[in-house]
Amino acid sequence: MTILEQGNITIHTENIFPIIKKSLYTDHEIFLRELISNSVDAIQKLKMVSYAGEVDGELEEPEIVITIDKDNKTLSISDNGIGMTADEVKKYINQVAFSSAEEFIQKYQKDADQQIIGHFGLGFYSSFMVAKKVEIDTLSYRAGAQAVHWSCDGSPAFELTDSTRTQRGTTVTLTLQDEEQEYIEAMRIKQLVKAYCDFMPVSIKLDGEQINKQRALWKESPQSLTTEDYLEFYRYLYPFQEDPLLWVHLNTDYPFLLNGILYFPKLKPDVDVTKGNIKLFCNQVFVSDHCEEVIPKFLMPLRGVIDSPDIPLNVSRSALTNDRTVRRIADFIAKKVGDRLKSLYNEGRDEYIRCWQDVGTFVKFGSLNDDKFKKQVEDIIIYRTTHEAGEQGSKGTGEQASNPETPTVEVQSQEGDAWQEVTPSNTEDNPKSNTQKSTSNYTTLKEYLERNKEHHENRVFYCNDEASQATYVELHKNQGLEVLFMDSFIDPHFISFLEREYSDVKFSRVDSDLDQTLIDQDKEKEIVDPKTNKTRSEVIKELFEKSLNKPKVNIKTQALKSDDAQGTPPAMVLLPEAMRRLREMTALLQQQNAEFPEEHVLIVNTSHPLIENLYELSQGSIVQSSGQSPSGELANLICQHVYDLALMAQKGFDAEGMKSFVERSNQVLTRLTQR
Ligand SMILES: Nc1ncnc2c1ncn2[C@@H]1O[C@H](COP(=O)(O)OP(=O)(O)OP(=O)(O)O)[C@@H](O)[C@H]1O
Repeated sequence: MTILEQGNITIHTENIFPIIKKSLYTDHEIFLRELISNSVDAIQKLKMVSYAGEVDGELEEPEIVITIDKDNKTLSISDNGIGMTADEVKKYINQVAFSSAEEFIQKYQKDADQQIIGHFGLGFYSSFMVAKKVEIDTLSYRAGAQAVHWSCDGSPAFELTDSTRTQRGTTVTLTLQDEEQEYIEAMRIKQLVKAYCDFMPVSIKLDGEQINKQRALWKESPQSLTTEDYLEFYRYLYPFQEDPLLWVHLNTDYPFLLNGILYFPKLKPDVDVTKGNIKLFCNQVFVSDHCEEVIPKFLMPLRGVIDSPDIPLNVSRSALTNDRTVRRIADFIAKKVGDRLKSLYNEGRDEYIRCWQDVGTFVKFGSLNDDKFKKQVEDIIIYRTTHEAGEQGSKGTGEQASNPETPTVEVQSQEGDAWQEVTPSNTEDNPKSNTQKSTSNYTTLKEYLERNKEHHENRVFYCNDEASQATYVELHKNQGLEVLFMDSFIDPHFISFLEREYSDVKFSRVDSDLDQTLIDQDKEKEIVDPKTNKTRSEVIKELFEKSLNKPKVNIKTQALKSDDAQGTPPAMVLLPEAMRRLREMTALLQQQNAEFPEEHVLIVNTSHPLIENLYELSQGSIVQSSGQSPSGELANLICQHVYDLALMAQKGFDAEGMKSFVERSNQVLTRLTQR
């Protein structure tokens, strides 16, 4: 063995090794990522010089082989890459590697309390975090090169000698420190390769078996990939998860290099919208499991992979947030997501609608947060509507034809998924099945306003709880008033936002007020008592006021229009829009549930047969006696009952309310059976 050189590594900081060993990282494991990255680089460099015609003969299949020697407690990483000459070892290892080590440590110590993403590009010297001795055995690709062996035992002293190596490439052998013996366990090494090096473009072998996936789908051209490729990749990244709804393949090299695939998952009600799930890579090397700094806030629940060598990684997370390139990357991602949604809207409307319940939440959240994004997507925000394709606009609007493009789609939903909230149950065909089918129509706000312009200009009727507001929706529908379903958790904010954006447009929940079109004005004025000149409405109003004796309830009598009077409710409780919103806001600020207010409006529908009968019943009682006659008492009970039924559509009873409701129901039934 010829000793070529002995000496000290050129470093300016004394005692660099103790620093590397102890204070630099808690994540010692990243040494493996660094060494494998160097091997991948060496293999790629060899390919380049080979393209340039500087290598004689064919290149063998590139590979990286990891070998564990439990007896000697060594771990070695071997590649068939470019290799190094003695001069190169002196230059790159003794000088470059260690001067960059020094630079990094100085920087790191300054930012010691900052969280740095991935501690990336730490380099060769990171091997000293786990090794007490590091050896390099290498043979350069250059014709006639002499193989060399470098070794360093952790002090700045190194030794460079000849080597008998005959294979082109480099082997780095680590003799592990006593407290780092976990790295001679094959399981541990496999786990690390999977975590950090899974998608590196070279086969990594351990015990003769390839242990990395190698194929980085995001680096491939979207044209060459099939739906199954994307789905398979998603399932690989997020096992045991439902398939994603759609995905966006990012691919740009100007003004920054960026590749990635972002998936829209199905949103679960418990999704944490602040936590990122996107994996960050740099040239296919895994960096971090989350990259909140790089992803626009509203896209946080997306999943997938972002890979960019232009994201600065050895800075603190806060510096990253303020980095100009990072901000531009975030804008770029938002734009690409918007483009993808727009093209789906235009070219695959059914698919778009199928995904809307989940995707819509992103879109609305994005519109609230990012003005540029809002402008991009405002025309593709859709709402489920009661309007049926092919149907005329609101009754009475004459030639208001429906938009033939109003999309219809069959929505399939399964128990527990987000669709269920908006999918009316219709399981009659197969009561045991938990798959529901319904045909829903969707519209944009613009289409809605246009369609209903003549009838209720700039007024939007919406429902945010289909089950409890069913009566109100039905009433509107029967009169040809179109109702939008806005029942996602984000919709209350979104409605306020839309009203700010389009200041002429007002949203009213179906139970907030009755549109004039719903009321039969002529019937209202009919005089029923010539002696007092009172209208039927006035008499009924008085009857209810007396029976309920609730001064805070504002009782109004109105004749609801309907082709079938039985089809309308006898009474309805209304909560004026502005008042309800104010209460909801206050409750939100105080972090309480909004209690049902004592002050509300009770509409008594004077055209309903029940109310007509009630009127007759109460009239009978006046004729009979001045005191409370049996029919007067019954009329009284029925008034209270009608009120309770109306209230029930709005809120559940408390224990006391339920008790008296049941008691009264029994009383009413008893009396009716007596008669
Ligand atoms: N397996 C290898 N084969 C050939 N050359 C290598 C190998 N490992 C390291 N080198 C040489 O040593 C140099 C220093 O390596 P080191 O890992 O410290 O830094 P780097 O790879 O240049 O950058 P980074 O800090 O991003 O890892 C490399 O640039 C390369 O020239």
